[in-house]
Amino acid sequence: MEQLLWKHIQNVRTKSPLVHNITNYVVMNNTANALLAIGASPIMAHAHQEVEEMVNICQALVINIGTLDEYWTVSMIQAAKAANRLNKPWILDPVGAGATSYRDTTLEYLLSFRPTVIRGNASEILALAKLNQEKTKGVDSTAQSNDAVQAAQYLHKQFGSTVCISGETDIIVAEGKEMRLFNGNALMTKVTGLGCTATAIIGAFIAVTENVAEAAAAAISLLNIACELVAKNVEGPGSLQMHLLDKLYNLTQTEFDQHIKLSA
Ligand SMILES: Nc1ncnc2c1ncn2[C@@H]1O[C@H](COP(=O)(O)OP(=O)(O)OP(=O)(O)O)[C@@H](O)[C@H]1O
Ligand SMILES: Cc1ncsc1CCO
Ligand SMILES: [Mg+2]
Repeated sequence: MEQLLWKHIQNVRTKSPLVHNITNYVVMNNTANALLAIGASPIMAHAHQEVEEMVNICQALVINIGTLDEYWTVSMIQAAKAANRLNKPWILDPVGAGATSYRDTTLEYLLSFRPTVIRGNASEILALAKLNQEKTKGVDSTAQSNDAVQAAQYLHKQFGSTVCISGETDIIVAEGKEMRLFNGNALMTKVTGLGCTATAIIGAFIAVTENVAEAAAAAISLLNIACELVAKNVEGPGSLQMHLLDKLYNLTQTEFDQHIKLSA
């Protein structure tokens, strides 16, 4: 599995997929730079006049609802609809799911266009599943992380999406499959939008990788191993953010092989 994941990383570096992002104001620059550092080619575009055409020429689409507003919501719906129609892989980052009814209504609509991947933290994945289940009935709850896995399985069944739950352990839920990834560093929670960065990087990997769960695993491992290595030599979040780009750019197969921790 580890060798397969490294092959996917090399594939992104050599194929340099065009990744269309409609994301939030907070992370736009960082995620574009992270995509460039891993070898992908980012384009940020949300004008209604061009969204559909852009989806048509890109290899994958990233939708992140972090800083929603009326205009951008329409852009996101146009893009998701086009991706669904054209069979383009696309990923949804449901930032702040469950926080406001505006976010929830928008997410409900976006989910109907069947994202290839959904990536969020445990509470976002729980909120997304609940939002949908309220019309049927809620799942029985046990511990929080288990709940999120059940929620992810539910979302997979409903929308066909591969679901990534991020946190200290990242869990990928797909058809008959559950992968756990153990890399990363707690300092990552002190830099804004590293979850959004994970989402954007997964976007680049689903552009060039047929197996969606493997694409997500390769993307998350790349980001988390890079952060883990960099975190050893930084004083805090500021330098982590800066040095992360360098490590995404120059991470070697030896470093990857020596550090990857997963159970598949
Ligand atoms: N305690 C931790 N230890 C190691 N890695 C972590 C930890 N918490 C988060 N991560 C890693 O940080 C990245 C972002 O995950 P997180 O769950 O914080 O996303 P998020 O809440 O969506 O973040 P944001 O909204 O700021 O983008 C993931 O790659 C995850 O593996
Ligand atoms: C802080 C913040 N607010 C809206 S989006 C965002 C980036 C992390 O998701
Ligand atoms: Mg997030």
